[in-house]
Amino acid sequence: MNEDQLTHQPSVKLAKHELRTALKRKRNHIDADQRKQDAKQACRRAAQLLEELRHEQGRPLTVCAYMPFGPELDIIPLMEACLSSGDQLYIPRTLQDTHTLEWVGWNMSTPFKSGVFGIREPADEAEAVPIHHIMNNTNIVLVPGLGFDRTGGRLGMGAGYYDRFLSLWESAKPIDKPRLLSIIYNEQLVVRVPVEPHDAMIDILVTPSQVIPIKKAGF
Ligand SMILES: Nc1nc2c(c(=O)[nH]1)N(C=O)[C@@H](CNc1ccc(C(=O)N[C@@H](CCC(=O)O)C(=O)O)cc1)CN2
Ligand SMILES: Nc1ncnc2c1ncn2[C@@H]1O[C@H](COP(=O)(O)OP(=O)(O)OP(=O)(O)O)[C@@H](O)[C@H]1O
Repeated sequence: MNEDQLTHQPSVKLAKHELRTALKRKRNHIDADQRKQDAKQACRRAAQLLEELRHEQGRPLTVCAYMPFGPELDIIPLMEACLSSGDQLYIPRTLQDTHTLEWVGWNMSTPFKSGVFGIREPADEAEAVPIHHIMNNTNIVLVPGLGFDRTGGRLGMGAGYYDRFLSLWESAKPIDKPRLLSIIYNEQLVVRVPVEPHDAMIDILVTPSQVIPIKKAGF
């Protein structure tokens, strides 16, 4: 986006753009040792939480995950722990024509290609599952993003892929909706993220130091 385009954006778009830039910079500044330690601790916390949910449900979980890229917190140890517990995992393939995500089963032998920004995505020969299967079976969506707040507000990469995907459940009953979980560095937790009506709100944040269940109005 150039400056001229920016001046024509409503203020919330501008606020999002500015916060994205600041948060990318902040995340890039976390040093390598800290990243490793943070990922280990956050994954351990998230694995405990998922174990509780598995126990509650009495069977393994179905989880929509993603392949972390660049400076994102490394959630692979969590995904591996899920596999070991018998969960079904899916990862997204980005369809740029339609700005949508499709979902492919993930295990240690899933073939990869390099997608946008070099994100590891399932290779084209790995078949996507029908979206209604994802909608009917998913218990947990691990949602990536740049910034989050304690009301569940989330700032993503700005292409709307996850908002579009998560809006598929909009008319579902609360009981049929998956829990939205984001696993993040402490540095990604901010006082307020600017939100628009289409933004999906996160249910639980996990940082290296805490699990933050979001209290929602009406619950
Ligand atoms: N690890 C991880 N995987 C992820 C996401 C993420 O945030 N993290 N995504 C979270 O959403 C999706 C991919 N996110 C994207 C975000 C922006 C653009 C985008 O701006 N695309 C431009 C072209 C950009 C380029 O080629 O440089 C476009 O579509 O016009 C594409 C994908 C799916 N997978
Ligand atoms: N449910 C939806 N249906 C159609 N368009 C949508 C939907 N959700 C978001 N969009 C569009 O996607 C664009 C990017 O939205 P936004 O800036 O909120 O992205 P983001 O949440 O940061 O990105 P992402 O969800 O990919 O991580 C906006 O132009 C928005 O109108």
